[in-house]
Parts: sequence; structure tokens; C-alpha cells
Amino acid sequence: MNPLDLGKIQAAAAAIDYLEDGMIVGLGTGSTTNHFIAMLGDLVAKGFKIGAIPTSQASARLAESLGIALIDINQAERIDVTVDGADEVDQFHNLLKGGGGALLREKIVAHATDHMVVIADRSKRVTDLGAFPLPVEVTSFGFTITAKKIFDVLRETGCSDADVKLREAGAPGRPFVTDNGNFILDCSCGHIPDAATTAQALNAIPGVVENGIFLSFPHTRRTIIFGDEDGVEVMGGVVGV
Ligand SMILES: O=C(CO)[C@H](O)[C@H](O)COP(=O)(O)O
Repeated sequence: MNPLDLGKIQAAAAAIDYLEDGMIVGLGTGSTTNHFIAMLGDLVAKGFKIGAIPTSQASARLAESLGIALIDINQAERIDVTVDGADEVDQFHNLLKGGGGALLREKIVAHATDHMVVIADRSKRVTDLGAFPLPVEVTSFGFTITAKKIFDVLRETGCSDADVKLREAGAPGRPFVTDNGNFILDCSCGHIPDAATTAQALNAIPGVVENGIFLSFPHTRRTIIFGDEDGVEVMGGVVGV
């Protein structure tokens, strides 16, 4: 097996330790989270009881197919633990997410969560964010104007590169549409020198629904689990870190 895939599986298996019977659990989106959902399905089949809040239709379908009970997010006051992947994790445990196009629901769920457990293979570990193109969810209305404003923000906030591309779905010219009916602009940033400033400036643009920079939330504990073929490294776990 590819060492990166093994790392994803190791990280997903380690995340199971953070669950307790009766919890409300947020389910992220992506290939790493899919391993976690499969393992959770095995636990549920053995009688473990949780209510799950998925961050995408894809994760909802997978969880349902495995007999995991889903909860409507609007019926939940809070979420005990969310397990989700990441495209990059920086030295301060800020995340770059949205490679799977689910960043809006992922951020809503993460922000409503007491303890976020991030699972990733070691290739996702970086010093600063930005080598992976930053996904930004935008309204379809006026998206070319929004794209120009985003380009300006990337330049103004010191990113070393600024190239904004509409994400396509399978065929040239056919936009990828998110579960929320929006488009994704993938933004090559090169190096993002100040993730907080860039994230704030992006969200201030009319037409931007949300961006893929997940800063630490002061009210949420964040644990990072990096996996590789030899095992896992667990970091963080302190509120606001
Ligand atoms: O943010 C995400 C989806 O919107 C994913 O968590 C991120 O893209 C990582 O995916 P994978 O586990 O497949 O590497």
C-alpha cells in the first residue's frame, strides 16, 4: 500500500480513541475521513452509539450506508468531537482545507465543536500555509468580479503568488457546484505570510461565502494526528492552540 494511504489509515484509527458512547460526532469530508467513517461504522455495528453530523452529502451517504445514525445540525446545540482531514496544517495548527469542496459546512461544524480532531498523513505538515491552492467558496452570481477582488486581496496581504481559477467538474467550462449551490475558486497563493489577515480580508469581499483557512478557535480544543507507515504523532489538544 502507498505510504500516504497507510498514514491516513493510521491517523483515522487513532482518532477513534477520542470518541465516547453517546457523543455527537461531526464527520469531515475526504479520503482520510472516509477511513475514519468506515471504522466508526464497524464500532456502531458492535453496539457503539453516537449521533453523527456530516459535513457533506458524500460523508452523509457513506455514514448512512454503514448504519451510522445521522442528526440534523439544526437539532444539535453543540458537537462533542469532530474528526476531519486537512490539505495543510501549519506550525500553529492553522489549517488549509476545502480540497474536497466541503469547506463551508466543515467550518460551520468545526466552529460548533468542543474538540476538533484533525487527521492527516505527514505530507500535510507545513511551516506556513499556501503551497496547496486555497479554496474559496463564492456565489455563482458575479463570480468573475469576486475572483478579481480575491486576486487583489492575495496581493495586498503579501502572498507570494496570486492566481485564481474556477474549479471545474469533469469537463472544461463546467463549474464544480458545492453542496450549498455555490462555486469554488482555487487560489494559488504560493506562501501566505499572515493567515489571519488573508482569511479576514477574503471574507470581507461581497460574494465570498467562506475561505479554506481554519484558524484556531478560542473555544475549541484542537488535536492534530499525523500518520505514517510507522504510526502516529499526536499534537496540540489545548483549548485555542
Ligand atoms: O477539506 C477537505 C474537504 O473539503 C478535506 O479534509 C481535505 O481536502 C483533505 O482531504 P483528504 O483526506 O482526501 O486528503
